[in-house]
Amino acid sequence: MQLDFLTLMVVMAVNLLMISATLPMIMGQGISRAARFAQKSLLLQAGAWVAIILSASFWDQALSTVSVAANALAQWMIFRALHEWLGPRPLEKPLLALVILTPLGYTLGFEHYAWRVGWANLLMGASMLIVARAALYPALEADRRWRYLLMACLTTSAIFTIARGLLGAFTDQYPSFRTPHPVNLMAAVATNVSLVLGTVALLVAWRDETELKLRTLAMTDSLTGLLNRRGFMAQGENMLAHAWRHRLPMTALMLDLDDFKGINDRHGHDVGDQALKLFARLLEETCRNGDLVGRLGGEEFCVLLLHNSAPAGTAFDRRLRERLHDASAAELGFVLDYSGGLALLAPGEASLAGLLSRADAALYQAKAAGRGRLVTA
Ligand SMILES: Nc1nc2c(ncn2[C@@H]2O[C@H](COP(=O)(O)OP(=O)(O)OP(=O)(O)O)[C@@H](O)[C@H]2O)c(=O)[nH]1
Repeated sequence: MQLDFLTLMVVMAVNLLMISATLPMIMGQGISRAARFAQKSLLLQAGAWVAIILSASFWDQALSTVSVAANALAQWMIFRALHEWLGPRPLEKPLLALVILTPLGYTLGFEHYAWRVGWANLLMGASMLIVARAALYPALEADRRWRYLLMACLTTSAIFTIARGLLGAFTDQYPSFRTPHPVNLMAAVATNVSLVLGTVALLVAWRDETELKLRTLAMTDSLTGLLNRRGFMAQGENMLAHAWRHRLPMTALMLDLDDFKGINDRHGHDVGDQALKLFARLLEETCRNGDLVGRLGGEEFCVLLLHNSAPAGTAFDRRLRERLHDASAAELGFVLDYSGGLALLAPGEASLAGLLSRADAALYQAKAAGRGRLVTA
């Protein structure tokens, strides 16, 4: 069977155009920056293939340079998407330099076939390898398998692109991009397959992102932005296991705003909401890195202090109470106060529910003793 290179190129360009036109439609409005970068990358790749096909008929240098530039920029867009999805990725500056130098060197050396083919393909291959590496490293705790698929697609494309560069630069077997050389034909087939699988990988990455957003939403209190009960209990269990493993002290503070019903009745529900947000903000400001804060419901909050025993819990309460008095008087026009119950992780205690229920019992005592105070269990 004889494969026709130009037919393969046209099929790939049409596929890419269809994918990049359909994706925005199915992904809809309001997508993340990462998904937008991925869409732009596919559009640029489509443009690159259309330009290289057209360059055989007219405006050879201009259209070929546009194609090389669009392809290089498409790699940059995937890198940016990975940066958004997975956090900072290494070799960003070298990649940016390659993205600029690839079309520049190509167009400046356009008259010398071996130079321009070697330069463009070798540098493009290097860009693809940087993006392939960025898909996998630094590794994440969560196993996201689409990263392996994307890495495999990019590495395959990079190998064939580099092979094309070597053929063009150092042999006379590759006189034009349509040369029916086995490496060129295999490159076209591999690029087609990589395109399809790479798109699948990007779609799965987008689905992962949506799932993570929903999960975060399900764990977060929408009014204050703190963890809700479900999120707090999940992360609290992890923290307890950590404290347990490393024999670290841990303190639970159960805090409940005083006379909150009265505040709502006197000042209105909106002011009540403002008071809750203020309290949440001050709680976060008073905590140290590694402590856990959550809104367990209504006007009830909980804090877990790691590495800390009772005196630190009492000091935390004192700092918070002072800040709350000052800030509520200034921002709400009245003084907000709360009652608190403190419980220490007992030796051998392995249940978060047990620790919290002791803190809750102490909170109940604080309320019964007249509010506005902290009681230690
Ligand atoms: N504004 C506002 N009010 C809320 C919210 N969630 C719960 N509440 C109100 O908080 C009030 C809690 O009232 P209570 O349980 O009687 O507690 P309290 O008035 O603070 O009394 P003590 O805790 O005994 O000092 C209720 O009126 C709830 O409607 C909220 O998200 N926003």
